[in-house]
Amino acid sequence: MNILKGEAARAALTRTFSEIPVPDSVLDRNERLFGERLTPEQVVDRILKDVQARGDDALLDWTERLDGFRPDRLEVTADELAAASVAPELHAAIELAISRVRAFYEQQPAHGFLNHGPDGALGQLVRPLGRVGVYVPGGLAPLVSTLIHTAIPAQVAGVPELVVCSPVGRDGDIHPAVLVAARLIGVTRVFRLGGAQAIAALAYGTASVPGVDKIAGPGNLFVVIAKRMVFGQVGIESLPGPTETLVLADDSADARYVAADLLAQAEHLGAEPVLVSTSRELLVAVQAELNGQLEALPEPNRGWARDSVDARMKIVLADTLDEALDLSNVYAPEHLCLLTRDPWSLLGRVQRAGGVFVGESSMEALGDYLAGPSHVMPTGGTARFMSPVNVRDFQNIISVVGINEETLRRVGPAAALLARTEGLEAHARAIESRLNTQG
Ligand SMILES: NC(=O)c1ccc[n+]([C@@H]2O[C@H](COP(=O)([O-])OP(=O)(O)OC[C@H]3O[C@@H](n4cnc5c(N)ncnc54)[C@H](O)[C@@H]3O)[C@@H](O)[C@H]2O)c1
Ligand SMILES: N[C@H](CO)Cc1c[nH]c[nH+]1
Ligand SMILES: [Zn+2]
Repeated sequence: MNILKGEAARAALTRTFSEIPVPDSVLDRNERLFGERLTPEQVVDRILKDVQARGDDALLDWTERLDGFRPDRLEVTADELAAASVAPELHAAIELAISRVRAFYEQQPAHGFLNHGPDGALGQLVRPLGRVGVYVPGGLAPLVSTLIHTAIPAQVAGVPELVVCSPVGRDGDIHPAVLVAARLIGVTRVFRLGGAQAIAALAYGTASVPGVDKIAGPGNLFVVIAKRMVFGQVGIESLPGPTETLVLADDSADARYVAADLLAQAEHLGAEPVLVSTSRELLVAVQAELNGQLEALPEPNRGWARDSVDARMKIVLADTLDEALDLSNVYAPEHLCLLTRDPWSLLGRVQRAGGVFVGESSMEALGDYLAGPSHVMPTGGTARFMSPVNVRDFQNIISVVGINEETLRRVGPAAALLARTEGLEAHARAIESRLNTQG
């Protein structure tokens, strides 16, 4: 594989935000489905408009067309939720993940303040959102962990009502582990819906799916585009799309671990694995390891991972750790994995990333399940301006203004002057009306 250096590396890791790259395989599938090479934006636009116009009928039609399955009922019944079961060890693992994620978010400061001082009272009220939609990907893999990593921060924020959408998977229904997790979390409304049609249902509401105030959760290209398009009608937390991992390693790193961490994310659909190292020997060793570990993976995982490696993997040789960190900050990865001699010494220079995984025993795959922080993190370079899912995503802030009379007399004239400067006479008079009547 081509090793990038210097300006070529910087150019390869610099992302443009004007368009989301569309793999040929997506256009090929669209040609088969629609008879023309529609872009994902065109497909999503059709789906959103159709769901808005025809509600549940459109949801069923699109689910049949895209997922090859027409559910008898979109909503999972209370009896089905209650009956869902998994093996005891898996049940315990789901409970462990829920409790560790909950314990992490209970530490996040997320309260308001109301300060009664010389000016009167000024502050912020913090209120939970009313109804939140949680998208749980399920096209290739039933991401039970994603339900936990999205719903728990919302619950800690105090959101009273969660509505979950997830596509039926390869086994013909939502995976029982997803239903068990929903039950343990206390989610009562789960819908067999994926992709843009799920986002449309949550944004606009239909006869069976309640519209929500905000939609959170990751997904493939279609989910990301749909969330972008419905923003404004509803809130969205961020744009977590196809996953990416940048492993930053020096000559002390173990090539087996580096390869394993890159492949762990490469097996997600559309993933982008990136390796930046100061050691050419390590780069060469990792490539050999990658090939060996890829061959040892079972199908279909080998095929998914090979697609990501062949189509999108980038390998970069940096002169120094400073240059490596600089390139990582330019790329703004969803996951930054530090596999260096003294990884903690690099943390202070990390500027842009969804999450940082420090050292050999903090592999990103562990973070996907139960380290604590949500694995729902910004991708595609949006870590420049967005954050991982967290409690604040599920709260509103309301400003409180309770200025007292004495302060009004002191600051009111300046406010009236600013109003007149803006040409807003009624504003100025509203302020002065109180100044003139107060003794
Ligand atoms: N960034 C994060 O925090 C994070 C976390 C978990 C998962 N992910 C990402 O989520 C993604 C999950 O993708 P997935 O596909 O397995 O599941 P998904 O649930 O996101 O998407 C499946 C849906 O896509 C729709 N779809 C598929 N092909 C289509 C087409 N040609 N036209 C219109 N709609 C189409 C279908 O309706 C299907 O139900 C992966 O890329 C993974 O990396 C990201
Ligand atoms: N790595 C994915 C994106 O952060 C999340 C995930 C869920 N399950 C396994 N992995
Ligand atoms: Zn993962």
